[in-house]
Amino acid sequence: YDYIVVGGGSAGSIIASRLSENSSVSVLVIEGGPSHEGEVDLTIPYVYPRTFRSRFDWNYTTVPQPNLGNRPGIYLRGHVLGGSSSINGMTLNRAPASDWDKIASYTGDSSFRWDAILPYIKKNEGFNRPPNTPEYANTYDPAVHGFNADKIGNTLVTDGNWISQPALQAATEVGINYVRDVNGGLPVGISWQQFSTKDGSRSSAATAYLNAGILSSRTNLKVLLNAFVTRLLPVSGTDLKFTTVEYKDASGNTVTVSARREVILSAGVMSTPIILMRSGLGPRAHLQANNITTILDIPAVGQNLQDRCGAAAVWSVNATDTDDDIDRNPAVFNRWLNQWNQNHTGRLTQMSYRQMIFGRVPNNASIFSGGFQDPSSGPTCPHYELYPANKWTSPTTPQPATGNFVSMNIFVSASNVRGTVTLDPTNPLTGNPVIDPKYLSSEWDRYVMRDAVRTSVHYFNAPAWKKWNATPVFDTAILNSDAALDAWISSSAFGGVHGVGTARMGPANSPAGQDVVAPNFKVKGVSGLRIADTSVFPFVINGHTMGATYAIAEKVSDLIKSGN
Ligand SMILES: Cc1cc2nc3c(=O)[nH]c(=O)nc-3n(C[C@H](O)[C@H](O)[C@H](O)COP(=O)(O)OP(=O)(O)OC[C@H]3O[C@@H](n4cnc5c(N)ncnc54)[C@H](O)[C@@H]3O)c2cc1C
Repeated sequence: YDYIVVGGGSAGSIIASRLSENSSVSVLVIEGGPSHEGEVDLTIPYVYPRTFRSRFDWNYTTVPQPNLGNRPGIYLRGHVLGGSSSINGMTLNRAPASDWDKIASYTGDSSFRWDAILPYIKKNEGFNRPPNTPEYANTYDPAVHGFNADKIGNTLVTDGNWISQPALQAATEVGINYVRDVNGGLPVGISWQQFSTKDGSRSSAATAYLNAGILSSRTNLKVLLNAFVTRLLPVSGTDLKFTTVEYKDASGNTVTVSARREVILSAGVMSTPIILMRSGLGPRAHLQANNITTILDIPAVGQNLQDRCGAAAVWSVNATDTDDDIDRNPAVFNRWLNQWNQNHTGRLTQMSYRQMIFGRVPNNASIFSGGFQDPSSGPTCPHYELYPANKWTSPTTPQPATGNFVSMNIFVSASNVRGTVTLDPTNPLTGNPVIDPKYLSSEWDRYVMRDAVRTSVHYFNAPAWKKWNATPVFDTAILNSDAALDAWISSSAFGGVHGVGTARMGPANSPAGQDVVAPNFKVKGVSGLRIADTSVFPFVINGHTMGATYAIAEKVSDLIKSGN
């Protein structure tokens, strides 16, 4: 094979598909999980949580998190073709413009600037216009979308559910500005959610880029499924050329395969650093402790993990058209399932939210006194994200048997915490990664979370929610003291799914080991090896990560195709 792509996930599927567009180039994808084809839980959007802790998930767990009441968290990652894009929540964001500009400035490579990255964002997108009715007249900006029907679908939820009216009106009442398009680069405010769905079904990197039609028509593209990559091996006698991949096939046999040109490592934010470390590329002391010979000491491998910690606060409402009964009453669920089976319409074509709010801590907040520097990418970058859902979503308290609810899903965004991913000392070669995101371990992250919870309560106190008798199911007295609020957060918060940074990109000439890849995605200090997945983002992405990952996958494909 000319190229071997390790991990047929969100980035890997796109890269393999793009490289194999040239029929004279041969490409092998080595994917740890099974195929996505024909799997109903990966197709009906609403049921995606069924994939958690299933054979489509790597079943990772974080170490106990002191600021989450010492609870370990589950860390979901897709174990299937399409990777996490086959099991995720489908919210399609692509990071604010200022995040891309910050990456450009950190790496010294202007091709990561928003204006330069936008063509790659559009390239993988098949935007579906909402109905041409007054209600949706100002809900998106066509100038920032791609309309490639065969690529990844992007759809606004347009079912006229009751929640959109109070969700939008309450924002106006509490002074949250309306944003025409969440994906226009300036997301702070309230906007309509966009989801990676198409014709009522999930649209993923696999459905668009490695579907059965593409796989059967390209003899130069091969996908190995259920094959677990253990490590990369240097080609003997070369200058650290890492073009051989070692994996365990579906029967457990150890196999090696080599690429004539390059290996592209796209195993994701948790597996990519682990595969590097097993290959002798990582922090020397940690490798030594795990009896692995260091081939190149790269201290940054497995460091700089940044993520977006979440929590959910719940209100009861007198609305009856919430999604609560879909979750707890099989008869209601089956009614919607029948409709979906008939024509791919109805409630199961979407998730339980329609709008999203990106917010900032006020400029005059006490945290900024004393010279504390805002860690976000600038004044148009969100510090937190909120999205109202028309059902009970708290994963830390069970849903009551009766009643209707709305929940505010809350995420700290511009985190300044950096966690780690390291080898399992009891089983470095095949064990799961040891994940320590260090959630809420900085005063800034805790401050942002408190501010976001207080903003949520203020928002649900707005007149628009009175008609629906929105009543918090938690004691709002917690808002009067930071200590009480921290205690509530500690018991209610849950881990994120938007990890980045464990093989981060840096300037081409940064000191050895400070960053893992150069702006051309090549691993610094070795040859024949690039990394392209969420692990390369040098900072937390202030939005959901899938869209940004798709963009870099298109970008690296172009770089490779043009010989750079
Ligand atoms: C449950 C969940 C919900 C999410 N919700 C959203 C959302 O709504 N919106 C959003 O934007 N983002 C969301 N995300 C995050 C987003 O999906 C990920 O950040 C992104 O898809 C990661 O892309 P990736 O290419 O880096 O990794 P992945 O897509 O995870 O791909 C990695 C691939 O490598 C394979 N692999 C890993 N290790 C090995 C190995 N040793 N051998 C062989 N193969 C291997 C995996 O099986 C996988 O296919 C969610 C994630 C999850 C898990």
